[in-house]
Amino acid sequence: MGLVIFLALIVLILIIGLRIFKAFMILVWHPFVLTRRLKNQGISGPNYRIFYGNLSEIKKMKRESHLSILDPSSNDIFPRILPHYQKWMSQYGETFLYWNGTEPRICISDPELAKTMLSNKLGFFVKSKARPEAVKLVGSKGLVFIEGADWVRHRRILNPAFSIDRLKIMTTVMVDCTLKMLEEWRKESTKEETEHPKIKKEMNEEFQRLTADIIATSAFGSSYVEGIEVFRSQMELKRCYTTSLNQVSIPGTQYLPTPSNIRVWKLERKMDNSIKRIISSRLQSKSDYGDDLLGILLKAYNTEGKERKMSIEEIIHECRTFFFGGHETTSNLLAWTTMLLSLHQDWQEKLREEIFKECGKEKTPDSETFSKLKLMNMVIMESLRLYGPVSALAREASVNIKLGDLEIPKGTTVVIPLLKMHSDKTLWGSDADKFNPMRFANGVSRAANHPNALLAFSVGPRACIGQNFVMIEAKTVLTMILQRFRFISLCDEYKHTPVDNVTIQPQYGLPVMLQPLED
Ligand code: HEM
Repeated sequence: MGLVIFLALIVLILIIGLRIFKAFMILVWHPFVLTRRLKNQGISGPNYRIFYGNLSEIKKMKRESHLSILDPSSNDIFPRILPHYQKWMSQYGETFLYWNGTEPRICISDPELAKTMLSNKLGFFVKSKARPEAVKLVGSKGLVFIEGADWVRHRRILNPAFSIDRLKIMTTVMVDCTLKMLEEWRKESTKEETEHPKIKKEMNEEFQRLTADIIATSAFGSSYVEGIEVFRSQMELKRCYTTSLNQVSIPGTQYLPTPSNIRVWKLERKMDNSIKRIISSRLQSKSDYGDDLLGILLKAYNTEGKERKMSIEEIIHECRTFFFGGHETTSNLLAWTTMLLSLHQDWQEKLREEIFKECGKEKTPDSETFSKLKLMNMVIMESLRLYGPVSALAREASVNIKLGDLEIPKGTTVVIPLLKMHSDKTLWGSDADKFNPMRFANGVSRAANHPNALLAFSVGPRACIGQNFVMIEAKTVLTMILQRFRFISLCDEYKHTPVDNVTIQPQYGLPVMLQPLED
């Protein structure tokens, strides 16, 4: 008996000793060795603090920067959104090392290195670890987070959902949904009994709702109302994610029944139950499932006796991905473009002239007109450059690897701050902080000193699958609005406070004054 207790004690001591050793390696030794290795290559950064890394400083800097209100004519949003990057770049140079908890991150802003990393097809740079709350939002088995053969399989199945023919059909949905919104605006403006009625609209909310309606209808054959539970749960999950952002993520704690985890689990269940209802209504209503995104996913599940190409869980996660990705980003692109056109009336007029020339005052845009709307294309590109919804891209080195002259140690995350690259004067010229769509007159690749200086949709195999959809959606919606309404100005209460809540959005909304155009 005594021997058994003795042996059990030895085992216990060994286990505890191993745990302590492992914790020491992760918390102390690994950061020490990695910092020294990178210092030898000339890369330094803020000091590592045990366990927290630089998270406390990041939190403090962000809290302070979120109190600031920018001049509406200022497009210099990088210091407000990524204040820590701005500070460390000025102290340590454009390439520097910092610590997201115990996770090392190297920040690079060189477009050539960014392109090399993002174009790697050999799996040497994988999607970096995301917080559990972010993974839940779009699903660990959806396109955004999967890797390797799973990613190839999913992307092959999903690509046809964004083919030219599908996009043409989706355009009619975009037109119908936009008409619904404009009809409401028109009714509201006719209530004003003045000769030149004006209406005030919170454009951020309008576009959130419109883009949600468009993706729910065009990809899932449902509507904003049917998808509303999914959208609401995702908005709540997004809030959980943003509040967790500057906290240390301890592996395994996402399984503990803490109040915040219980909340996340509930929201996840609610979101999936709504998705399941949309799926089963499709299974009952159409024998061939249809050709939209949901139909394509269901065909990959029901392969009539052959091996399934997708499991039900994967389908649900793809639905989460497209419900979220399909509207969150586009609504912000539309909101920022509206802000820019409200401030730059000359460009608003130029776009309206182009629209009247190519589509007249009422004709709805189609695939032929889109290519003729050159100025519109330039304005959208400039909006993506200055206020692109994604603030940074990140990849983790899965092996020790060379990137240009840098030796990136395995397990290190490389971050590309898009906001910095998109406003860099050495790339875009001395007017980099100005709204100047003319810079795109000769195409995107000639707009700056480097062909890949604009990375709003990323490049390489993991580039945005929805980019053609977005461009068509933005052109359709803006064309239809500008045919019927004028953005007179931003409302006085507008505060220019871009903030990164998963995507870059106006912290306090975007109230705009509009006026219907006279016939
Ligand atoms: C203005 C709008 C949008 C912008 C700026 C944007 C930007 C991006 C970027 C930068 C990536 C790459 C992320 C990374 O490499 O880490 C990405 C990926 C992705 N986007 Fe978009 N996006 C937009 C709209 C959309 C829409 C409308 C959809 C769906 C209909 C969509 C679906 C996706 C998906 C599924 C991925 C993952 C692709 C993969 O890993 O294979 N996005 N997007």
